[in-house]
Amino acid sequence: MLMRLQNMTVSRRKRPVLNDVNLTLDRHELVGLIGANGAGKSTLMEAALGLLPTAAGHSNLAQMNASERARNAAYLPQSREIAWPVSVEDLVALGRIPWPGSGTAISDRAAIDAAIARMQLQTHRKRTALRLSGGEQSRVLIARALAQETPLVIADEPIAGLDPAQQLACMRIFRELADEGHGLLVSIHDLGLAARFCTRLILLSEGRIIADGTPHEVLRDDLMQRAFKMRTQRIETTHGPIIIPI
Ligand SMILES: Nc1ncnc2c1ncn2[C@@H]1O[C@H](COP(=O)(O)OP(=O)(O)OP(=O)(O)O)[C@@H](O)[C@H]1O
Repeated sequence: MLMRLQNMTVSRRKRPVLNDVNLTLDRHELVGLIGANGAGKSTLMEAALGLLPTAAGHSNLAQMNASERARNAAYLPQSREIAWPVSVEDLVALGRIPWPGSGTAISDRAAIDAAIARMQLQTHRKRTALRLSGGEQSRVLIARALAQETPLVIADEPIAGLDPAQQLACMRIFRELADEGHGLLVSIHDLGLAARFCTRLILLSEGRIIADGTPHEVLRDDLMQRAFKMRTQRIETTHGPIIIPI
């Protein structure tokens, strides 16, 4: 089991924002975390990683020390801030810090090169990351998380701001990683892409998990109405379902 959250409750400014969350995530799973703005998706990820105090409950990752956790889980936060004017390849190389002798070993080089190639950043690798477009910067930060080569990847809206082709490419990469044996928890607002690529969906509403199952089980109209206060129409295509908000 890569991630186990037990009865996790989190308050922010004395207001409960996550209530009694139970969740496990295993290898080979690409779990999409969906829910309305403010439902608690980022809070769940931050608390799972031990970056926020919990009022009650446990997370296996939060119990690890920082180095151990960094070798178990890579995290892409929602804010895509790049602090220094470093090159793309140096930024991606930061993903190797948790590993002994980071940045120098041949295995580090291979991990960095593979992450850059996977995110189609070869032509940008010598450029200053701060001078890339917003979507390109997002892909660099995803590459940094991939270079960390952790069993678990936790990514907060990784495809937000990417163009449609890059969104598709990114979801394909995540699915490949799951097929290779990684586990991924990814928050996502595109329900069609979530349905198409995720092996499982978790639906959060007002800090509670109200559905956990296959995309087919979770993307039901009644659940969408409850979580998003909107009706949806689902159209099946050969490429997967299209979910239209009405
Ligand atoms: N730093 C903070 N201090 C106090 N309350 C916060 C803070 N960050 C988030 N919250 C509150 O916690 C709740 C959950 O926020 P969270 O960011 O987890 O939602 P989310 O599901 O990730 O939303 P989005 O889809 O908009 O990213 C919201 O009501 C939000 O206002």
